[in-house]
Amino acid sequence: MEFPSEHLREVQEDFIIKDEDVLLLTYPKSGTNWLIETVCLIYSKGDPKWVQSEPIWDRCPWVETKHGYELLKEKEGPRLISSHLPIQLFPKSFFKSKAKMIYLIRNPRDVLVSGYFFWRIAKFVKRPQSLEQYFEWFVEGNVVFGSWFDHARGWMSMRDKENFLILSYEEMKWDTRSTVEKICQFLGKKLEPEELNSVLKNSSFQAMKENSMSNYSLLKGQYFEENGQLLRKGTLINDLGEINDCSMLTIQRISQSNSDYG
Ligand SMILES: Nc1ncnc2c1ncn2[C@@H]1O[C@H](COP(=O)(O)O)[C@@H](OP(=O)(O)O)[C@H]1O
Ligand SMILES: CCc1ccc(OS(=O)(=O)O)cc1
Repeated sequence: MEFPSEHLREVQEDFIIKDEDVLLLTYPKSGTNWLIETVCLIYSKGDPKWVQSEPIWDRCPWVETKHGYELLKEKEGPRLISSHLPIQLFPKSFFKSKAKMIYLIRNPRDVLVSGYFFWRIAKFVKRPQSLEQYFEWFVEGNVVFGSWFDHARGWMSMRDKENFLILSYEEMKWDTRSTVEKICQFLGKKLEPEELNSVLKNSSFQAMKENSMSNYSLLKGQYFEENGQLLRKGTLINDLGEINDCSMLTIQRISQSNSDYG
């Protein structure tokens, strides 16, 4: 995927983030689409009509894509905005705004595995030929949106700001209900118990997998291989069995990089 530098410069210098906007920030493969679906459902009070009728990339556009940028510029009122940008490339106006941002972080070992399977079926990036090769790219930061470590370190520097909420994919998996409640509280949204139940039901792995507006099936052919899927497993590190050959290597090397990173 190409992000021309003039476009990125325009996004960084000229895009105005409004105080009422809500930003969903992630490193790719950290559960971005799950978070977007959840927040959209919170906004619709659990009513699935919106998430079942508008593609996820239009409901909460990526500011760094040309398509998303154009949509966002034209949208009036408060916007849901998503991004994978590292902090140093993010629109400068955010840092002077009161806009709320949720940063969703995921165990880098799962991000690595998820990314490996995802980029293999994507048509718009260089494809890894093996997990070992992708592992090297990942640790070196030679992947779309750069180093996971730099991304996490950069955004974590915002952790004490009151308009910044950090969540993890793991806590979302372990206790989805409490995490959704935390998001509601952060966004100042109040849901009735049955509305909250509907948010949980309609953002579940199974519901999203079956929702053509959220599972990327609309992009098959043009951007992804026919047999590809965004909602692959939706599980945690314990399932590394599938990459047994190199899982120990991965764990050792990432732990090493992680401690280097401080
Ligand atoms: N509703 C959901 N519940 C749990 N995991 C979900 C989910 N929707 C997507 N995911 C997982 O989030 C990852 C994709 O992240 P992103 O949206 O940032 O691209 C995939 O992980 P796996 O590849 O490990 O299955 C996908 O299965
Ligand atoms: C269609 C472009 C695109 C870019 C990045 C993606 O990864 S993620 O699902 O947001 O993590 C997917 C699609």
